[in-house]
Amino acid sequence: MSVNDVGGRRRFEDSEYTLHIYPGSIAEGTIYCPITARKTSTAAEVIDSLINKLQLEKTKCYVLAEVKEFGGEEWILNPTDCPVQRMMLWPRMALENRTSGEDYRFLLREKNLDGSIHYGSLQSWLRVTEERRRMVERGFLPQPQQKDYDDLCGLPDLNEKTLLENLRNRFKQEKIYTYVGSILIVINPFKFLPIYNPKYVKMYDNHQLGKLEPHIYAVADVAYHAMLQRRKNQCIVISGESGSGKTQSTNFLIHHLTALSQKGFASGVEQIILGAGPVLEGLWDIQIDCIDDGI
Ligand SMILES: Nc1ncnc2c1ncn2[C@@H]1O[C@H](COP(=O)(O)OP(=O)(O)OP(=O)(O)O)[C@@H](O)[C@H]1O
Repeated sequence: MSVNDVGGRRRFEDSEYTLHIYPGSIAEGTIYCPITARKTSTAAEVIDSLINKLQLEKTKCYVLAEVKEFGGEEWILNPTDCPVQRMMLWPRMALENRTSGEDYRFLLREKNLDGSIHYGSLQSWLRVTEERRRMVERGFLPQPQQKDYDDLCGLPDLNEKTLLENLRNRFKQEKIYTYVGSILIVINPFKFLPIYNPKYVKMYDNHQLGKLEPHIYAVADVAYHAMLQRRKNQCIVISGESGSGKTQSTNFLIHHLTALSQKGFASGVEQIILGAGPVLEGLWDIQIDCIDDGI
């Protein structure tokens, strides 16, 4: 087995998945609770996260039940069972489309003192759950909070809607940067954010891409260190419509690059390069005018 194989397998083991756990009557008002888990996370760990997230009574004993087809037989997971591994055995259709009739899901159940499972009335629970789902769809109840993904490649269900929702969700939390692999998406906040001070310069110095929250400094840092290691010029492409923040992003890149090369920072190279910006933009405008006039 090559070193790459080991690394690849470890990355796979470390990948995060979202489990949708339906607490039913245990947490009134919650249709399902998204829990982030790894392939090796046990049912006991998932339940711990659920207890914290839903603020459930810690004195009670809970179990996870896997159900295949709504109202079907429930399979109680042992504390050491790994829910993600079980979920991976579900048919693809069941993972992608919950209305397909193949309704595979995890339920949270309370365990009675005698070890038996407290089911409540399944029928009434089904009715309430369905009713809540309809209310959420119509906007009468808030959408359950979704985990946001700092790399769109990690979205479990990738389509235009989930992609935009993820970006919107992050933007609301003032997270304007999101990766798509090694590409960085920036959404112009049109206001100052305190994420460009020396603390951030230091934090992103020589870091591994993806380890920290996405940032323009991370891109500058990767390019800078790739240049030093490979001894080759590097190129960062910035594209976007007018007013999207290309000039600002360029300034932040130059700021970080000159900060990394301490020499450039101290000798005022940053100001010289930044000063050249308006001149180059002016030349570009003249060029556009000439093209428009057919000169
Ligand atoms: N990261 C940011 N943080 C805060 N404000 C920003 C950021 N990026 C852009 N802005 C705001 O958006 C405005 C427009 O950005 P900018 O001039 O960089 O756009 P541009 O893409 O270069 O536009 P053009 O293509 O027309 O030159 C800036 O003046 C600034 O107010």
